[in-house]
Amino acid sequence: MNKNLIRFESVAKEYTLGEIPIKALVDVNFNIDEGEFVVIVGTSGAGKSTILNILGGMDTATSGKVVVEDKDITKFNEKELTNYRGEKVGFVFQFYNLIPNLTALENVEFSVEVSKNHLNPRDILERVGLIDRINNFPSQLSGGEQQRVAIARAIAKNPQLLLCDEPTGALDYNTGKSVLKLLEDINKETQKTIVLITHNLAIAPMADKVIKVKSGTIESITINKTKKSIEEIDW
Ligand SMILES: Nc1ncnc2c1ncn2[C@@H]1O[C@H](COP(=O)(O)OP(=O)(O)OP(=O)(O)O)[C@@H](O)[C@H]1O
Repeated sequence: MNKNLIRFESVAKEYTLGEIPIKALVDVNFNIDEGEFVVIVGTSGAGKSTILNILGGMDTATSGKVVVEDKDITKFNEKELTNYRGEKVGFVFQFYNLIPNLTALENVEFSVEVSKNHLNPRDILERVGLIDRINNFPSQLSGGEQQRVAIARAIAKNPQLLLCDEPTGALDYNTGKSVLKLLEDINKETQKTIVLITHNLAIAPMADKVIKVKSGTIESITINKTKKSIEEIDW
């Protein structure tokens, strides 16, 4: 059995918009083991990004515990949170968020500057199939290529945890599938824990664990005993 990496215990998140409180998360509980590929699904506004942002140390829970490697990150001070975000977590966003005036290689090099255990940026860009494009700027790359740079940037830090928020949301069907294949391969090769948000339930069979979120609560948690490769899934 794999070791537990993440525990959400009775996590709630409330935002206030003016006078009006918005309960984004209510009593959210789940576990994620080391090396798991986890898909979080749910409709728009269900609370998926809120979960990911809290897990990534970019937002804080209103109450409850968020335990990562036996440490409750809700108790972290600013410095501990900065270290956590810098060392332990890699982020991949829907719109890539590359720095436009840096080349692909420079984007990856820039992100590893703050991390101690980082991997060689050039090797990682080669791994994601972009060795011929390392001196190109983001504007010279297709959406799929930019997302590969963003994935390279996230994994070059050698984080324990890779968090992906709708990574294929801006890509066409085949390009999106190839990005999911890359994430699947990285999970297999490096045993890195991956948590991926989507509203596309069709990709759920590629996950070890599927967490369904609805109106700020967990609707269900399913473990796929036999998962499918993204190549076997169509939608
Ligand atoms: N900073 C904020 N201030 C106020 N309300 C917020 C804030 N962030 C999120 N919310 C609210 O919290 C709820 C959950 O939002 P969240 O972004 O987590 O949903 P989601 O499932 O990721 O949706 P989507 O698929 O559209 O990105 C929504 O009602 C949203 O409007």
